[in-house]
Amino acid sequence: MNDLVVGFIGFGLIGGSLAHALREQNPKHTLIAYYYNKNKANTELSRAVQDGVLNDIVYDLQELQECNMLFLCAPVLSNISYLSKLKDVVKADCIITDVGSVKGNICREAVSLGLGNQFIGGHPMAGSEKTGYSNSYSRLLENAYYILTPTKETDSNITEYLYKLIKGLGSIPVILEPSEHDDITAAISHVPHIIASSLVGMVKNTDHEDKMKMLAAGGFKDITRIASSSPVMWQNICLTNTDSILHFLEYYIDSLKEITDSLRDSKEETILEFFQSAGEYRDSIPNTSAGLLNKVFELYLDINDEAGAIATVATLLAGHQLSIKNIGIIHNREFEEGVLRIEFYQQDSCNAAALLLRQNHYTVYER
Ligand SMILES: NC(=O)C1=CN([C@@H]2O[C@H](COP(=O)(O)OP(=O)(O)OC[C@H]3O[C@@H](n4cnc5c(N)ncnc54)[C@H](O)[C@@H]3O)[C@@H](O)[C@H]2O)C=CC1
Ligand SMILES: O=C(O)C(=O)Cc1ccc(O)cc1
Repeated sequence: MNDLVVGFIGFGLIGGSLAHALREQNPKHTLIAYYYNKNKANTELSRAVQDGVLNDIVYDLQELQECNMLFLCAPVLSNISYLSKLKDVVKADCIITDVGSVKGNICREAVSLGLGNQFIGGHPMAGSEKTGYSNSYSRLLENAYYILTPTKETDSNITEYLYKLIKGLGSIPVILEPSEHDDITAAISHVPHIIASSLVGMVKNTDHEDKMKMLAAGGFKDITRIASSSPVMWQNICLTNTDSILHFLEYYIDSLKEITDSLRDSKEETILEFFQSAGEYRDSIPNTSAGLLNKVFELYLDINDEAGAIATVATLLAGHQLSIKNIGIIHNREFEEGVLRIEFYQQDSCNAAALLLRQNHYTVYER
């Protein structure tokens, strides 16, 4: 990709991760972040400049006029509101895109403002419950689906260009209609977030002696991890994808009523079938996004938080001629405390490494 001038409005977990990835792709890109409060120092943005990820921070939208590309990476409602402010600022050939979790409203707004030809919706299906630049890293986007939603008017060259750029950053671009995107994400992301938060609420409001909190571990923490996400971000998602969310939430409430009736009537077979069919479907979900297109041979490993721990593992594997393609600590929902992720070139090496590491008393997770 050519050297680009790229602007960011909103520079937290996702904006920061994109900037890291773009910076790694081409050190000559000029990356600028806009900050909306001139009177308040933003230590996170200053750190991004010190890290060499950002070239500059600007406090006036007018200073984004030289951008070839703009990423809107604030909460969804804020992203939408920036479009009208940018209309008279950006060049006619500046690509405007966003990373928000809802696509219908922002695509409609771009078209109604006359920006439809230069706007394309975007949504990296990667992230975590953490927020802010300090938690961002380039590999957050790696092997993750990155949905693109062109408007009816988006220039096809722009769609093609962004598709290639996203692919170059290690994500897997997928093109969807905005409404299809919003239905899918309501079912697999937005409603599950509401459910996670309501589960936490159930325990919070009934745990009068804090015993539930003390004993809550394992399953409860897994299923509710996402309830720790940014409240503003989720408020914005609920206020913009309301119809799709209501549709799936009502379906879900009906299914809860059905299982409630089955319990009340002690319907043994129905209860068994409820768990069996969910388990079978859950097990059929691909483990990694990359599984479909570009298979990843990886395993995850608990290691002690001490100097030399990674080197010890690498030496053990090298001693058995097992070549590592990639190695590094990751932090995400599934492994809250962080684990070592090791990627291999082939499935055979990955299997052999898992066996070897287990023989050496490491806890290995394969996904
Ligand atoms: N967190 C996640 O896992 C994912 C989030 N998204 C979407 O990405 C967007 C950003 O989310 P995160 O990076 O996770 O949140 P974040 O909280 O880490 O970052 C948001 C940034 O936007 C800034 N901001 C807030 N209001 C603003 C305004 N009015 N003007 C300018 N900047 C403003 C904040 O200061 C912060 O730096 C959201 O639209 C969200 O729906 C998309 C995929 C995954
Ligand atoms: O909800 C999820 O599944 C996540 O793990 C993180 C996430 C949050 C919001 C998004 O729009 C996309 C991904």
